[in-house]
Amino acid sequence: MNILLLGYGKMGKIIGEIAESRGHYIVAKINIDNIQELDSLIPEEIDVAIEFSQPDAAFENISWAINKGIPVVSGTTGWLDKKPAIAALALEKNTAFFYASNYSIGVNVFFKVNKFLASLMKDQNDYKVSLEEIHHTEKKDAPSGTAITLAEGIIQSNSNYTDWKLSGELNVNEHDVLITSKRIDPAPGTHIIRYQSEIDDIEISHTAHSRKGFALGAVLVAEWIKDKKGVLSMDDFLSF
Ligand SMILES: NC(=O)C1=CN([C@@H]2O[C@H](COP(=O)(O)OP(=O)(O)OC[C@H]3O[C@@H](n4cnc5c(N)ncnc54)[C@H](O)[C@@H]3O)[C@@H](O)[C@H]2O)C=CC1
Ligand SMILES: O=C(O)C1=N[C@H](C(=O)O)C[C@H](O)C1
Repeated sequence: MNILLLGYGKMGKIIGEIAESRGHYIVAKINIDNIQELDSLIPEEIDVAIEFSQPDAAFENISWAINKGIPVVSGTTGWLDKKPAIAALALEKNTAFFYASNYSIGVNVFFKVNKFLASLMKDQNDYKVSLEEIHHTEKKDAPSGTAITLAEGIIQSNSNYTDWKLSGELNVNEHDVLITSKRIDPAPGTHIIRYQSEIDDIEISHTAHSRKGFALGAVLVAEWIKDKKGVLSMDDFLSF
């Protein structure tokens, strides 16, 4: 498969290595300083673009690829207010757009466990939920995209919660899921959910030991999406 890497930082580099080790060819490795290389690419020769850049670049990168009819697998966080426009564009251009805030299989199992626990806690009114995420100091966005997905999972599964807020924000109320973001090197990504009461605490966590799980997941999705169309997510890809 011919893969275009849109964003060639920490994630782009590992994705490139894993893709090559699985027999794929990297057509180009695009960063902010060589973005003009896009003009010389032949879209028909690209099977899929994998986009891990940064919040302020994602929309433009993804739009470029979708406008050329190239399927996109995107993992960039912190730009999702513009995702509906990308979804509409993918449908208009009859190509595929896949987004996940986290491509690690372990985190996607954790997403399910989080929703199950949230539904169990619906009538346990003595407990208060909170969420903590820990990442390396180069991370540009807070809270992490994964923490937002976890908070949304709690809100969907437990009607006591209606919104999420970053701790320290004003106007926090009892129906908010509070998220604390910590930046500590070299943390690749840790997420902790706590239900705390006067009597005891319940805690579940996921700790990534490296970026390998995120990168492998993105390559597996790229292999899967090749001949698909439409707006897709991990719920379509995973069988659980
Ligand atoms: N969904 C997931 O599973 C995961 C998502 N991420 C997200 O992926 C994104 C990238 O993460 P890292 O690789 O760690 O960041 P990074 O900062 O190491 O790399 C980002 C790269 O994007 C490049 N870039 C900036 N502007 C660009 C533009 N206009 N066009 C193309 N490239 C451009 C930069 O030059 C940089 O090399 C972040 O938003 C992060 O939160 C990270 C890990 C897993
Ligand atoms: O920036 C990162 O590093 C990560 N970003 C994603 C997020 O914001 O959830 C996924 C992972 O936790 C690593």
